[in-house]
Amino acid sequence: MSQPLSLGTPLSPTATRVMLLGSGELGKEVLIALQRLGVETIAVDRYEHAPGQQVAHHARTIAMSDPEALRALIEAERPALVVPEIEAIATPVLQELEAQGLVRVIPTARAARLTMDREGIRRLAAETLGLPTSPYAFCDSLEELQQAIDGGIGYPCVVKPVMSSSGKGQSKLDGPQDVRKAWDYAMAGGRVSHGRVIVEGFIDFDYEITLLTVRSVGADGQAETSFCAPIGHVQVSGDYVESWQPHPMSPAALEKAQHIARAVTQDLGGQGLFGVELFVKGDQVWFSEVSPRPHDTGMVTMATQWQSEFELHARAILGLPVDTSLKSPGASAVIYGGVEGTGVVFEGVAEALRVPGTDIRLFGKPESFSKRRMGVALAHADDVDTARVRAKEAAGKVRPRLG
Ligand SMILES: Nc1ncnc2c1ncn2[C@@H]1O[C@H](COP(=O)(O)OP(=O)(O)OP(=O)(O)O)[C@@H](O)[C@H]1O
Ligand SMILES: NCC(=O)N[C@@H]1O[C@H](COP(=O)([O-])[O-])[C@@H](O)[C@H]1O
Ligand SMILES: [Mg+2]
Repeated sequence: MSQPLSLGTPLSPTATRVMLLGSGELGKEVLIALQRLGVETIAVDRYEHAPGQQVAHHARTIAMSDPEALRALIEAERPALVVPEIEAIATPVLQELEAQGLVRVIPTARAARLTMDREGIRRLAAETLGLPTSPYAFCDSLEELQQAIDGGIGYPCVVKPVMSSSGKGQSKLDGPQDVRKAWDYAMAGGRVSHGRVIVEGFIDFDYEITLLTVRSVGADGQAETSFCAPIGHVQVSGDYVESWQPHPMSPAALEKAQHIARAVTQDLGGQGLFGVELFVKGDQVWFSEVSPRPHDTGMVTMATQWQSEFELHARAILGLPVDTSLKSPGASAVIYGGVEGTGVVFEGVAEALRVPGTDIRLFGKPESFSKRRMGVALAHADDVDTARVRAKEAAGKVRPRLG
């Protein structure tokens, strides 16, 4: 564990400088939380005017998956911390620079590397740590995929590119007729053309949760693990549409969930917040995957916790104490682009905010796609059911249109 970083004055020689690699909606909130603590921020993304770039001290636009471009930028800026915000980063460069003592990567360069593609983290969880997961196989061709399914994975199953997120390139297969379509879809939807997929046996879960888990520095200078209340969510085509907190769990299931989250985050190490994704059926719990960074379903914590997941991440990475306690039950609902084009205009915001207990975030993405997440509605209420209704109602009233 690293001791608290000294906090200086931004834009002066004493500044504590933090670089985010990826500056979408999640990074934007981390950047705001860092700035509130007096940190000088550098927002990096693959396109100009990314949400986080709009609120940071400095904006840089590079191909983060290009090792040379990434190395040159980090060496030029020499930030105290490098904070990955997306998976598609040349993580071997981060490992090299960290090994040379040139930079500290959050939570660690190894964690960024292992979670960059599905293979590293799945093999670690299932094969090294022995945690329960869906049955799985990795395949490099359509033939290998068919063999893996016929050889034991069976139907239904789920195929995903090894490098993708937010459900891109993912499909569920109900029978042999779906195999070729799933392969082609995965090849088109991966983040980096890789030609490799994971096929997973379908888990018929009762519900799924994200267990936000924070590794911070305790009063004794040792690593401390804290859990947020479980976040329930609904995913459509592998992408989150709605989340709420707290999600009720049996004591046995909660204990297993926390055990899995502790085991994975301890192995990944370092400091920061992790989003541990778990499937639950009765008292049975399966590990799905983990983000070593704030999680999209965790945007709900902006309405439900005293310290949102973004504030928790900012505090933990700086070596400051954290408080994961709940403030109120609440929910979030995604606002999609609906239209394709740049400079969209959002109608209905006032009506949305008239729904009691609600708030919204419009991310400011310069370009809208029909299924791109452009904003989120947040709601708090005395109970989760009411909050879910309110969040969905507010999200439904916001209507993006072409300008
Ligand atoms: N083996 C499985 N069995 C049942 N459902 C699954 C399985 N794998 C994925 N899903 C469903 O698809 C969703 C997305 O899967 P996963 O988290 O692996 O994709 P992702 O692209 O990494 O998404 P994100 O980046 O948003 O976390 C899961 O939350 C779950 O609802
Ligand atoms: N599930 C991961 C996730 O939600 N990541 C968030 O989405 C952004 C990319 O959005 P975009 O695809 O609209 O550019 C990322 O930068 C991150 O904030
Ligand atoms: Mg996921």
